[in-house]
Amino acid sequence: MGNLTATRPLQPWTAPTASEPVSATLRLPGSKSLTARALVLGALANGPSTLMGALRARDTELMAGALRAMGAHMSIADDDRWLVRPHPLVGPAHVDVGLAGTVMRFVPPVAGLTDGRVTFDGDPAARTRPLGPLVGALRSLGVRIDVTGPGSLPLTVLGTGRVTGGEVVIDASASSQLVSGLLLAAPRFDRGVVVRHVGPPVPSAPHLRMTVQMLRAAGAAVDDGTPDVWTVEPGPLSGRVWEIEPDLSGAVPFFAAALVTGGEVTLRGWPRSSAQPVERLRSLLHEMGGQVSLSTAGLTVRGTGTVHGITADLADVSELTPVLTALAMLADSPSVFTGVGHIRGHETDRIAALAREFTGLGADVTESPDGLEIRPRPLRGGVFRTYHDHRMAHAAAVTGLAVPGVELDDVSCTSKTMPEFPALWSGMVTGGN
Ligand SMILES: O=C(O)C1=C[C@@H](OP(=O)(O)O)[C@@H](O)[C@H](O)C1
Ligand SMILES: C=C(OP(=O)(O)O)C(=O)O
Repeated sequence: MGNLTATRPLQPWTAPTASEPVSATLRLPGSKSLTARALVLGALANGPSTLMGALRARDTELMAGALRAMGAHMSIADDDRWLVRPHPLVGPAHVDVGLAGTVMRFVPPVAGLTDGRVTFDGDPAARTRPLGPLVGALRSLGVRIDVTGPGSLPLTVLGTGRVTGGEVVIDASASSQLVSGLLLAAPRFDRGVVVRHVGPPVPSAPHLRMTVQMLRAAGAAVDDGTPDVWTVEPGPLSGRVWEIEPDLSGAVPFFAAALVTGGEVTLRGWPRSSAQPVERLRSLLHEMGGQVSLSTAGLTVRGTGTVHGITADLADVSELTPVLTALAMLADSPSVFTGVGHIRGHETDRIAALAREFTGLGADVTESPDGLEIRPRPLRGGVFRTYHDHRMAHAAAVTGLAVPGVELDDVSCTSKTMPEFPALWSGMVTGGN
């Protein structure tokens, strides 16, 4: 179960080392991104929705808690089935965003539609994550927001029950979620929205496509035919059944284990056609020495035990950077990753944190403004700090497969998206799965 508090005790963990190739067939929890969007769209719809295979973890529990605080009815029928019954949105309410980018960027636009005050705050690290462009955009769409601190959090949305909407210009180069948040609530704005991005490229294009795809599935009229411009018409959203796919980013450390150990990992329950960037992952893992195949058994990755270095622009799959960095550390040639300057604003400054922690294990790695350069050499065990970042923990776990004595200062941060990570991982490495 997701741990909802920011002050959970640190849980030190020694990453298990693989003595033989891993061989596992796993069923992993649902996608954080699909679950978050389905919850928001469900709360804004004109009828009930059911989420099948929803992710139950800290980020999605915080999302459900936020929407519930504003009046939506959310219940968990069983582990796999969440029910959402929309209800008029009301304040006053308080939203704890935790460290969830989805909650801090998707919920303030919804709060604009409530009749009342909605206050927002989160973990200390959330206060430094980029939110200002969303605050500016919402204000220009007619939402009153008070920002009380030096950053964008804590903030208060003074909802009036309606949002005018219309045209807005935003610099969303810090996070695609700034755009997704505006689009998800926009069918309920009086005039819908036209969002125009101006600035350096918006990262994470597949997540924007997911937003558009899910809005359309809920009945919204969306035009994304012009680069960097998204139009959402005002109109009703329908309740529906959402089938949530397993989380691709959460699956990547497990796939990486197949590459590092020369083993084979199959994830069950993979759809034939995915809303997540499977093809991009397939080509990255293929270049690094793995084989990816999709069959009725699921999505399978096979490795040879030899990992190759790569040069890649990871802007569209930036949340994979930590695990790909761990793979690059164990490769037979150097790697250069670019295009991910914005991950300095993820759960932690991931570029700096990866460079610092891998250097501590003896790595030869340099930071660039928008990425990392890795020249593999033998690593040693040691303490690896995770900075409350689940994907730092994943990177350390992958490294530990080949390097004995990688000691994470805290593995509880994996509860953000996969509370069962330590157990699943240990089971895979020791052959229990
Ligand atoms: O919309 C989403 O669900 C997400 C978008 C991406 O954010 P950024 O564009 O900030 O990288 C991704 O990294 C994050 O994990 C999830
Ligand atoms: C960047 C991530 O999360 P968030 O949704 O909090 O931005 C992530 O999960 O890698």
